[in-house]
Order: sequence, then C-alpha cells, then structure tokens
Amino acid sequence: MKILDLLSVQGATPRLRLLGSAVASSIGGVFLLATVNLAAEKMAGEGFDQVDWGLASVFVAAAAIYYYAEVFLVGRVGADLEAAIDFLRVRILGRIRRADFVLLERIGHQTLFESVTQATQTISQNSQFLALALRSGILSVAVLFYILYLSPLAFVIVTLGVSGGGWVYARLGARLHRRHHEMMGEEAGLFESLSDLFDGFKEIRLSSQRSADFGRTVARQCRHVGTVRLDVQTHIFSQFIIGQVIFFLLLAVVVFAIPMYKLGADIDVVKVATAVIFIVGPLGALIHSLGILAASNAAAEKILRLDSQLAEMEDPVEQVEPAPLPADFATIRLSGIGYAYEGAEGESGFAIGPIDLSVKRGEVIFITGGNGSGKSTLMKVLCGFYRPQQGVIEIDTHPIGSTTMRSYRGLIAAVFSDFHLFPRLYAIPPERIAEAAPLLEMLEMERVSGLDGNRFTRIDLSTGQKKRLALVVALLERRPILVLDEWAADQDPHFRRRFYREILPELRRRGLTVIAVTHDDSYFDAADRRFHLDEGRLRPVPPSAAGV
Ligand SMILES: Nc1ncnc2c1ncn2[C@@H]1O[C@H](COP(=O)(O)OP(=O)(O)OP(=O)(O)O)[C@@H](O)[C@H]1O
Repeated sequence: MKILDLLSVQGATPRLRLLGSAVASSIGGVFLLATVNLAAEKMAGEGFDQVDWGLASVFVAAAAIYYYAEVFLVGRVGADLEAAIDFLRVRILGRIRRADFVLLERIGHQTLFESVTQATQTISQNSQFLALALRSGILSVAVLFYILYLSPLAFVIVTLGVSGGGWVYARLGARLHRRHHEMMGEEAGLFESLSDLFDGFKEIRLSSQRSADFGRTVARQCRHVGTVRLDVQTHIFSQFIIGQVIFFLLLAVVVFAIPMYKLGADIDVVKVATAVIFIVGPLGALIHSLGILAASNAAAEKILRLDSQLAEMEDPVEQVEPAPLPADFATIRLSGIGYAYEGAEGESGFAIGPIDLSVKRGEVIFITGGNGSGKSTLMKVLCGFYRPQQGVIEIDTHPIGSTTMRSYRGLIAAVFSDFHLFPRLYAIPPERIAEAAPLLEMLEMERVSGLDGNRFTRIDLSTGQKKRLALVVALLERRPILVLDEWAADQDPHFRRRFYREILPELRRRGLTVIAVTHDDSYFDAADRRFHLDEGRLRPVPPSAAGV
C-alpha cells in the first residue's frame, strides 16, 4: 500500500508505531470481549449476586489499553502522516527548484500543482482512516481467532459468512465508488458551466439565442446532477441496509442453523453469538475505511511517483559547487550555439543556430524577429535554462559548463515575456530595499504600489504595471546583465517613449549590459547594436537599416 510507503518516507518508526498500537488496541478489544463472556458464564453458573473482582479488574485494564491505544493510534497516525507529507512537500518543492528546466517543462504545471496541493490534502483529510482500517482489520482477525479458540467449527462457519458478506459488501462499494466518481464529474461540468456564465457574460448577453441554448444546457445538467446524486444516496442507503442484513443472517446462522443441525454440543452458541455481534463494528469500519483509503492511496502513489521522477530530474549543475566567474568581465560570447527542441514522432523540432554573438559589457543590444522565429528560445539559452547542444557560451575566456553555470546565471537579471511577479522580494538584503523608492519613481509606480517591508503593497495591476514592478525587482538584484523579453510591449505610448529615451540610457549610464527583445521600430536607435532572428538564425542589422 502506497500510503504505508508514504508513512515510512522518513524511516520505519512510524510504521512500527502504527502496527504496535493497532495490535495493542486489538488485544484490548479482544480481552474486553473475552472478559464479558467469561463473566457472563460465571454468573450463569454461580448466580447473579457474585461479582468476580478479578475479572472486573481485567476488564478495566483491557478497556484502558483499548482506550489509550486508540487515542494514541488515531492521533499519532495523523501526526506521522502530516509529518511525512510536510517532509515530502518540502523535498518536492526543493527538487522542483533544482530540476532540469526542460524536463520540468514536460511534466507541466497542472501535475505539479495537483500533486503538491490536492493530493496532499486528500491524504491529510483522511489520515484517521488509515488507523481505523488497520485497527479494525487486526481486531476482526483477533476476534476470529477468539472464535477459533471457542470452536473450530464455529470459526469456519463465521469466516465463510464474513468472507461472503465482505465480498458482497465490497462489490456494492465498488459500484457506489463508480457512481460517486460519475457524480463528481457531473458536478464539475456544472461548475464549469457556471464559471462560463460569469466569464462569458458579455457573449451570452449579446445573443439571445446563445443565452437560451446555454440556459437549456445548464437546466439539463442540473437535472442530471440531481438524478445521479439521488442514485448515489440510494446506493449508500441500500449498502447500509444490505450490510445490516448480512450481519443478521450471520447471527441467524449461529443462533438457529447451528442448533438445528445438532452442532450445538460442539459450540458455545452464546459466546460465539456475542463475538459475532462484537465483530460487526470493526468489520463495518474496515470496509468503510478501505473505500476511503483507496483515494488516499491513489494520492500517495501520485506524490511518491512525482517525488522519484523529480529525483531523477535534478539539474547536474545543482550538484556541484559553483566555480566563480570574474565580476569585472568584459565580454559575453556565444560561439556556434545551437539548440533544438525534441520534435513530435518522426519529425524534427524547432531549432536555433548556429548563433554567434559577442556582447561587450555595458552595451545595449536589441534582438528583433517575427512570431516563432526563436527569440524566447534564444533568451532561455542565453540565461542558461536550456543547455546548448552545440557551441559554447563564454564570459571572457571562461567557458560556461556544469561548474560555472550557477555563477553565470547569477550574473543575469531578467524580465521574461511570461514573467512572474512575486508578491515579496526574495534574497534582497534589507539595507538594499531602500533603493526601491527611487526605482519605483523612475518607473512611475510610486503612487500605484510600494513596499511594506519586503512585500509589495499592491500587485493586482495591469500587465504593463506589473512588468514595471518586475523591472524594479530585477534592478534591485544589482546584476550586471539585464535580459528583457518584449518588456515594452505592454506599456502605453508615453511610458514606452520614457523607457527607450530615458530609462534605457540611464541603465547604460549605470553600466548595465542590456539584451532586449523588442518590436518597437521607432526606437531601434536606442540600442548600440541590433540583431534580427529569422527561423532560428541570428544576423546583425546595420544601424542604417529601418524596420526589419
Ligand atoms: N517547449 C517547447 N517544445 C517544443 N517546441 C517549442 C517549445 N517552446 C517553443 N517551441 C517552438 O519553438 C518555436 C520558437 O518559439 P519561441 O517562443 O522561441 O519564438 P518567439 O520568437 O519568442 O515567438 P513569439 O514572438 O511568438 O513569442 C515555435 O515554433 C514554438 O512552437
């Protein structure tokens, strides 16, 4: 069971603790049953005015063992599972941070998100059912052994009855599970339609035919959800009733069938009947919790699979101590750089290169190119996310390889076209945060947002405004190379002008090397040099050339 593997992720102790307390709780339970039976037998033989204090003490001790083992079991398993989930979550987040970029892109955002949030939530919410299932299973087996002790024949009969009943009950449970899934699917469809109603409100209002058709579709969905839900509730109720009937049948076999076939001499019917009544609770709990545990088990499998997948994806660059690069470097050089995506089966993927580019420190370089010409791909190679399959990147005479890659990445600050603005500043020392105010002013953001400690006071802004804040963060990092991918595309004409005519020259004055992807042909003169990318090939554009 994957959920048990998950429990042992930090060592075998939690698993042993779980097993130990489940066994203790079951022993307590069986002792309770045996003492009641013994006391009843004594009373039947010696009269009702006799209290056997010895047996009463055993009963109290068994009850105490049962109680404490149960409390410990449920509390401890929850805590152990929670600790295992925390441990794995942190490990997975760390492995994501250190994973190879290309492989991580392949896994996809959705899988990562589901595994780290939804799957862990499913396990946390149902943690007590693991304890319940284990304790109920052991207790049921222990009671069966008690019946075996009372009479081997009764044991065979009850075991057959319990197995048959369990099989019928489990089959009903599987059908219920399927219907439950169906119901969740139908409900998800209904929620999707509801969010369509809000997101597509304008489109729906614009066309009365679409509005009427949408209304009919949603009404049909509502009716269907209602029908499936009713069916699920009926299934739950009939499963419960059938469970009760199976139990009564088992009791009838013990109380009527055994004496009828004159087997009573061999069997103490009253004691066995008490044991059967006693076993019903744990059996019901076992079947119920096994159904719920299936969901936790699937969630545990998902997390553990992702964890081991990520373990194999660790970027080799993260495993070596980075070698430093000269802080006062003069040139970044790309020589014969080539990178190709893996294509679909039998086809070759998009490729860039061979690319030769040499950028002097303090230069402002523009890169232009049509849609799909490979600009973002080149930026990812330049930033060291994609390792070039051919050629070499050099900082002065230092080639960038596994040992220097982390130091190289540390020279670059960037705002990508699909940038993310973090609501707080990470790894910016407190004394440098004061530099944010003039930067916010330079980017005309001082009245829109600001910093409260290391958090932005507002980030629910337009894309252009968020990009300005992302540039503030990039500049606060004080790295010598600034990479901007279509940064000005979302700015209004006034600010775009300000960016090319005032901000870029100011960045140049500060000594920053700027490599910017841009389409703004009115401002091409703001660059020291311009290059054009066409189907993955980079060529220099003479200063006199207008447009592309
Ligand atoms: N992860 C990927 N796997 C396979 N192919 C990719 C991947 N990312 C991009 N491509 C392909 O590479 C080509 C170049 O994409 P890229 O994003 O580098 O171009 P771009 O010049 O930045 O385009 P745009 O200006 O439209 O953003 C496209 O054909 C794209 O489909």
